[in-house]
Order: sequence, then C-alpha cells, then structure tokens
Amino acid sequence: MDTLNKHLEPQRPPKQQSLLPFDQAMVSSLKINTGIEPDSKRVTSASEMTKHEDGQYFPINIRQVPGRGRGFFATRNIAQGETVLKAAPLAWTISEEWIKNVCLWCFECNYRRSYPIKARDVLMEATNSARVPDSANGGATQSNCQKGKRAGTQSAHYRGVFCSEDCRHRAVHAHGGQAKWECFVALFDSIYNEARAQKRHQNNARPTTKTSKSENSQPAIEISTAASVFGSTAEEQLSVGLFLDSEFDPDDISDEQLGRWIDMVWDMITESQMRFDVLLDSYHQDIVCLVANGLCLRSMTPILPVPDIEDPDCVVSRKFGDGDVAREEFLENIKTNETESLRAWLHHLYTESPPASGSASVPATIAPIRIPWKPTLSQIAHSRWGQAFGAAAASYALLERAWKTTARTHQLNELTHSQFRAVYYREKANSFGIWDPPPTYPTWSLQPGDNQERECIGFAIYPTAVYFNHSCAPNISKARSGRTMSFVSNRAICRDEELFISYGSVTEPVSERRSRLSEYFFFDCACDRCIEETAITVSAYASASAPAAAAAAKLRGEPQADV
Ligand SMILES: C[S@@+](CC[C@H](N)C(=O)[O-])C[C@H]1O[C@@H](n2cnc3c(N)ncnc32)[C@H](O)[C@@H]1O
Repeated sequence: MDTLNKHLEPQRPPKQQSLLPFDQAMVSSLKINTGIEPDSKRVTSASEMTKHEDGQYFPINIRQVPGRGRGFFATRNIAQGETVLKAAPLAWTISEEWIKNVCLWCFECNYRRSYPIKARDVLMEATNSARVPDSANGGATQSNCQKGKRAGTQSAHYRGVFCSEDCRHRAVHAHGGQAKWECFVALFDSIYNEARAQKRHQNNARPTTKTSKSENSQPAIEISTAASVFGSTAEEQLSVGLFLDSEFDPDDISDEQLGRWIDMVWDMITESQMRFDVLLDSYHQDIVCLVANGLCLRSMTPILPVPDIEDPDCVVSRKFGDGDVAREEFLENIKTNETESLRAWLHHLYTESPPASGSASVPATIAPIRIPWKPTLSQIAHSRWGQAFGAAAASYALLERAWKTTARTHQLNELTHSQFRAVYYREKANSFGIWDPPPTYPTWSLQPGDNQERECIGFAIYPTAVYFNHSCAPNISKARSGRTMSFVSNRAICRDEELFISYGSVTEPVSERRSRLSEYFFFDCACDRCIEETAITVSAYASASAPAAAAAAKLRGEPQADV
C-alpha cells in the first residue's frame, strides 16, 4: 500500500505493496498451529468494544468492487481532515540497521544513541533470576545472558531494544507473556545467527550469489538450482500444462491450477532438501523477521469468526482493544498475492507491444498481443517471478533452519512451507513500511523526494487497514503516531464513495504509474484517473491501433471486440 512501498522485488524496494476475495479453503490451510497455546486473555469480547465519544464507529465499511476486489466505502459524508480509521499493527519488525535505535513497541527512534532496555533482558529474566546492576548502562541491568556470553555460551545477535519499561511490558503482554516472548526473541536470535553464518559462508566462498540491489541484478536463485527446479517441473509436471502449450493463454488458467503448480514446485524443493545458499539482502531478512513475528503472533491468537462483509457491524467497523484503535486479530482475511504474481509474469511473458507500424510508442500495458513461445530455464530463473520465487524459497530455508534451532529449546511445532507461504505472501503484499520521521497529516503527500528525507526503519502489518484500494488520485492520506497508523480524508468525501490511499508516488505519467503497479503489485490499475488518462492516451492512437483501443475498452469494463 503506501509504503507498501518497500515491497519491490528483488532489490530493497522503492515504495509500496497488495489482496483476493476471501477464500474459505485458505482459512483452513491457515489454521496455523505452532504449538504455542492460545492465550485466552487476549480475546477481545464484544462487551469490551468501545465506541467513539460520539457513539459512532469508524465511518467506513467493506464492499465488493468490480475489478478491484474488496474496498472501503464511506458510510456517511466525511469532512476533510477526518480520521476514518486508526489501526494498530498485528505483526511488525524493526530493520537490523535501526534495531538499537528504535523502540520495539512504540517505534520511537533515537538516532543519537541506543536505547538501554534490551529485548534479550526480558528473555533472560525468567531463566536467570539473579540480575546485576550495570552502572555503565544508564542504570539498566545487565543480565546473566551477557555474563554467560562472556563465559563462552552461544553468542546472541538479536539486539532489539525498548525505550521504556512500559513499552517492554506492553510488548511482552502483546506476545502472550514471558514464556512466549522468550520464544519469540530466541527465534529472532536464531534468524540473525543463521543470516550471519550464511553471510560468512558466502564471503568465504562465492560472493557472486548475493542478491544484488541493482535493477539488472543476479537472479536471487542460481541458474543451476533453477534448472533443477523448473526443469523437472516444466518437463514432467504436465497436469497444469504450464509453459508447454504453444497456444497457452495465461487467462485460461484458473487460480486453482496456478496454485497447484506452485504447491508442486514448493513440494519438490522441500522434498529434495535443496539448500538455497542465496544470501538474502537486508530487505528480505526484514521480511523473514516479519513472517516469524506473524507466525508467532498468529499462533497465539484465537481463531475469530471471519467477518461478513455484508454485515454493517463487521469487524473493521468496530473499534476495540488496544486503546482507541481498530485491531483485527487474524491474518486469514488478508489477500495473498502468490498466484497473482505468477499470473502477472505469465502475462508479461506472453504479451508484447504491437508491431512498429504506426504504434510503436503505445505502452505495452494497454496493447497486448500474444506471442506463443516457451521460455528457457534461464529466462525463468532470470525473470522477475523466478527471482521473487528464489527469494521466497531462500527466505523459507532461512526461517526453517532458525525455527528448528528454536524448537530445540522452545515448544514449536514443525514449520511447513504452506504455513510459511500463507503468511509470507500476505505480509509481503500488505505491509506498510514504517517511515521515520513519521508521515503526518496534512504535510505528508508522497511527492517525489519525500521518502528521501525519511528512513524506512521497519515493516508492519495493519490487518484492519488492508482494504484500502489504490488510486492515483487518493482521497485518504496516512499519518503515523507511534505504532498507530491513522487514515485521514484529504478532501470532503460523500457517503458511499470509495476510500483510496496511494501505493506510492502518483506524479508520474499514466504509463509509468501503471507499469510500476503492475510490476510490483501485480494489478492493472483501474482507478478513475488511470481510466481517464488511458482513454486520452489511447484516443491519440485509436486510428492506428485497434488493439490498444480494445485494451482500453477492456480496462473500462466495456464489451470487447476481438483484437
Ligand atoms: C491492499 S489490497 C486492497 C484490498 C483488496 N481489493 C481486497 O480485496 O482485499 C490490494 C489489491 O487490491 C486490488 N487493487 C487495489 N487497487 C486497485 C486498483 N486501483 N485497480 C485494480 N485493482 C486494485 C489489487 O488486486 C491489489 O493487489
């Protein structure tokens, strides 16, 4: 979404993010049980729900929109500057770069010095009752963990901090108490340890396998690995028929088929125990931490009923828990973009700009024609999808190793690739970058250069806020105060109007905006501004390019003539 920003692949992303209509089958596949018992104290009962001072809930509800899935709509007229939603994060992570300077709970950033209260202090508190004062540490205490480290026990790499005891207590409580917090910190520690070990290994061996941040980067997955994965898949797994049929049309393949094919590839990888020696960049390491946090938190929250979007009192219309912000306790309802990303790439593969005669400059996104061909393995591995897939597989490999290490000392069930993917592709598509200084209304405008003045200090998923669709002329702006994200109207909005944020900068020409959204968020933007500007763009070509005009008509939802 806005900052959904930081979700570009494979390099550390510029700006943004993505969701499918809710699928009941997905819920079952998501009943993640990591072995941590649900904490009944965390259930928010209906009686605990509070209303705004004026007795109103947030003035929004969710409706289905043709071509865009679900979206937020105004349930009454909204004045400019009104807060339409305040959301609390369900899962979050602070980037390693800022880990000692940003409070793990309130996201307060102190660039000048590290905060004194360490996440690990909490971890060791229960297991080592004796704590010694540390006069050199601003009055904070030094745990036996640190003493143990000097005594030669396994070194700890996770350096998360809190700005105050209050924040520490809130975080421990939110994670389900001391024992679960210890498990959570131990898991993060293992992730950091694994990542460092991998870095050392790579530096000693072949530094060239590093995931590059540049545009024409090395594939995140090595060609030889890709060949063994995609080779057998492409040749042998005919049930889906991907890549083999010269008449292949990506639109003829259902989500279910694509999903089966993806499942198959993941099964092959895990069954072959293929080792992904891909060095993850810091962005992907952040995402692994976010997924770990999501899996841990997910495992300790009760399975709540899925909201009925036709119900005017559905979950996002309420405000409850955690002060005065809306909080939804589950991830199931969030849209995954796993199959969408594959479909988008297939489209990219099988479409091409029309021939040069009179229409060379028509943007490819609005004038597709099919070119039947079969991509080579190298093309697959080098493709945006191949790279994204490689990064996902390497992320899973890293998390799985860390998970196993943690399971030796903490109660964790085995992690499966389905559980990982269910969280990974939801969080990756829907999380917001946490920018510092925080965006504040009304100055936050996402003009070019805005983000250059800010640091992306981490990522967070706000499940109540994932229903905002994108518009290149948004009527909602974001503002962050601590960990709370507020959504504020930037103009008067009429009852029943859809509410939009922008998933990044909206100042570029229409073709650039649309290809960026397509490339990184896997959708063809169907916002009013794009439709209007595309129609204008296309009318200039209309006489020369019938396919372009037809594509624009398709975009506008008009009946289509054959192209
Ligand atoms: C963060 S989600 C928004 C909620 C989503 N519509 C749902 O049903 O859950 C982003 C996804 O919504 C859809 N979407 C958002 N804005 C869109 C737009 N302007 N045009 C077309 N699809 C859009 C895309 O499928 C995108 O991946």
